[in-house]
Amino acid sequence: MTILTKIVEDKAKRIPEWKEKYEDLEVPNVKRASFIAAIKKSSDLAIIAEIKKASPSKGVLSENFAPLKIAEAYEASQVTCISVLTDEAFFQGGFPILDAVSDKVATPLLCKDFIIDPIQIKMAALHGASCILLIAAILEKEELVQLKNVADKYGLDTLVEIHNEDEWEKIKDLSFPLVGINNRNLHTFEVSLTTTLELVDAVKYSGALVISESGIFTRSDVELVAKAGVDGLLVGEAFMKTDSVATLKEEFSVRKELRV
Ligand SMILES: O=C(O)c1ccccc1NCC(=O)[C@H](O)[C@H](O)COP(=O)(O)O
Repeated sequence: MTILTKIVEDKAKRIPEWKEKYEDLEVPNVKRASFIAAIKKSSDLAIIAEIKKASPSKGVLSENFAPLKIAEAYEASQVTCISVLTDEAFFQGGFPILDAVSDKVATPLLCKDFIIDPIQIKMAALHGASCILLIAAILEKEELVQLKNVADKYGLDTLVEIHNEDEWEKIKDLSFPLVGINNRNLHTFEVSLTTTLELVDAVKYSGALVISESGIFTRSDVELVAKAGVDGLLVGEAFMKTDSVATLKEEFSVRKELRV
């Protein structure tokens, strides 16, 4: 059994508890900062900077984890959007972190989790997210459609994530406006930027905005995926381990014109 399967099993076990806690709550009709609009509006390639204490592949990334300080540093450096890991069991994240970050910053927030049930989307909305992640590797096509509709209902954008040709085939006729190509194989943890290079043309041709996710550590990594044509980057570990968010943000900033 892979970690991804274990993560999904853990989510399935927790759904009843979450339904009991959140099902009767009303999602207030608040105006959310638009995640997709921020990516479109950025004159540079969009940078989605992640708040992630730990991961299954790398263990603890930040010993003195201070999510609010990280969020403030991201906002001060003018990253385009922030991704907040809300999974507790495998990433040491949580919805209270998303909640606190959303109180602190105005930058649009992605609820980065392994969503398998509509109640998790309601939780994202209640805790201040602007966008949710749907992972094609763990969802059937019909589930992707159903969950995207739930996100729409709450006024949330959706980032749908693929890693290979089969997953692209699964989603390609669903008109998702924002597609992430994850360079990490979530079963084996193997990371290669070639994944982005292989899938970007097909995704771009569909008219979607494309984000390259995972395994971006250097300016030359950024230039490689930028030249391939992506609209943005999702970066976790490199930001979590840097001594200076501002310096790394500068190093990773490239004009959109660099795209093909
Ligand atoms: O990061 C992991 O080890 C991991 C394992 C299993 C499922 C998902 C995982 N990570 C989620 C992500 O895709 C990353 O947090 C995100 O793209 C940033 O990646 P990186 O810049 O390499 O930290």
